[in-house]
Amino acid sequence: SNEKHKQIVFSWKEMRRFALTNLRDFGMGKRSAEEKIIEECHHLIQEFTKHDGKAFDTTQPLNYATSNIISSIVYGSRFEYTDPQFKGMVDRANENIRLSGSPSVQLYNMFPWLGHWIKNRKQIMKNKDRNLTDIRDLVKHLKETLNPQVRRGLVDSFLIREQKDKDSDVVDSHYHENNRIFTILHLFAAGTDTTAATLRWGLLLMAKYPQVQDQVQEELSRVIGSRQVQVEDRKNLPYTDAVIHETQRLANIAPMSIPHITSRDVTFQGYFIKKGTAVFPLLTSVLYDESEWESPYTFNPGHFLNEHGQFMPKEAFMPFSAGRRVCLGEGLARMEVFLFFTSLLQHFCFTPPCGVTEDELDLTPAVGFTLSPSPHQLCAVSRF
Ligand code: HEM
Repeated sequence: SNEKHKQIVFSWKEMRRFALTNLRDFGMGKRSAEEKIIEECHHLIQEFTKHDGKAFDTTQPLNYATSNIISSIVYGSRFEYTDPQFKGMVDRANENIRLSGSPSVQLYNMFPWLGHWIKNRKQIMKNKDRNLTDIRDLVKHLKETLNPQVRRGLVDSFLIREQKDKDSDVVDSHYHENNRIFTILHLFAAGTDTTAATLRWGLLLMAKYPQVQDQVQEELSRVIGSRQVQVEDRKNLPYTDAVIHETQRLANIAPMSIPHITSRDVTFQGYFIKKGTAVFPLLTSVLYDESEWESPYTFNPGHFLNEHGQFMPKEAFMPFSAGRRVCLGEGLARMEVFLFFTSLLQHFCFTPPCGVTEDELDLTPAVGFTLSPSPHQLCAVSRF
C-alpha cells in the first residue's frame, strides 16, 4: 500500500542518515578509520607471511580483514581471524553474495512463487538466519555491558537511541530491534565482500601484469620507502592511484548496481517510466563506455594518467554508483582499498603458482551478485 511504501522510504532515509553519522563518528572521521585499517594491515601481512611464498587462496584473509573494519565500526572491536563465530558470519555472508547471483535465484527474483523449489534460495535464507542469530548474540553482550558515557560503536548508539525513544514514548520510532539487526546485517554484508573482491582483483592483476606491479613497487619505494603508507600519501603516488582506479573500473564488481523502484511516474531522456517500475542502473555501460575509455576491455592504468604522468580523475569512473542511493561506504572503501593494496605491495611480490604462466591467470569473473575473480591461488613472495 501507499502508506506502507511511505513508511519504508521514511525508515530507509532515517537509517541511512544514522549509519552515515555513525560511520563518521566511529570510523569515517579520517584519523580513526585510518588507524583501524593500518592496524588491520599488520594482521593481514602476518597472515600472508604464514604461507611462506607458497600458493594460497587470498579470499578468506582479505574477507576477514575488510570485515574487521566494518565490525570495529559497528561493534567497537575487531575479531581474530581464527574466531569461529566471526569466520562463520563472514563465510556465510560471502556465500550468500555468490548464491544471489546464481541463475536459479535470478529466476526466483522474476517469479517469486518458485521460491519453495529453489535450493540456493533455501541456503541463502538458512545462512541469513544463522547470521541473524550470531548478530543477536553479539548485540546481547554489548547490551549487557553498555555504558552510555562511552559509546564503543554504532550498536551502542543504536541501543542508546532506542532507549531514549522508549523513555520519551516516541510513536512509530525507527529505532527498534528489527531496524537495529538489519542495519548491522546490511552494513556487514555490503562492507565486506565488495572491498575484498576489489582487493582480490588488484592482486590478481598485479600477478598477471608484473611490469605494472614493478612500477607500483618502484613508486612506493621511491616515495614512501619502508614506512607505513598513509592516506595523505595518495596524492604523491599518481601511478599507484591510477592502478587502483583502473582495477576498480575493469573489475566492475557491481555491474547492475542495486535495482531500485521508481516512486512516481518519471520521464527520463524522453522515455516514460511508470511508477513502480524496477530500474537497473547498468554501471558497466559507463565503466566500459567506448566513447570514454581508450581501451575499455583491457587493463590500462593510462586511462587515469595525463601525458605528464599525473593522476587524472574521470567522470565516467562510477563503481560506487551515483545519486541519493550512492554507496554509503564509498569514503571508507576507498581508504581501505588504498591502504590494504599499498601495504601488501610494499611487503610482497605477487606471482602465479608454480607451473602457471601469467597468461594462464584467468580474468573471467565468477557468477555472483557482485563480480569476483574466479577461484585462484597466488604466491605472496616476501620482498625483504
Ligand atoms: C570497493 C568497495 C565498494 C563498492 C564498489 C561498492 C559499491 C556499491 C554500489 C554500486 C552500491 C549501490 C548504489 C545504488 O543503489 O545505486 C552500494 C550501496 C551500498 N554500499 Fe557499497 N560499495 C563498496 C563498499 C562498501 C562499504 C565498505 C560499505 C560499508 C559501510 C558499503 C555500504 C553500502 C550500503 C549500506 C549501500 C546501500 C546504500 C543505500 O541503499 O542507501 N559499501 N555500494
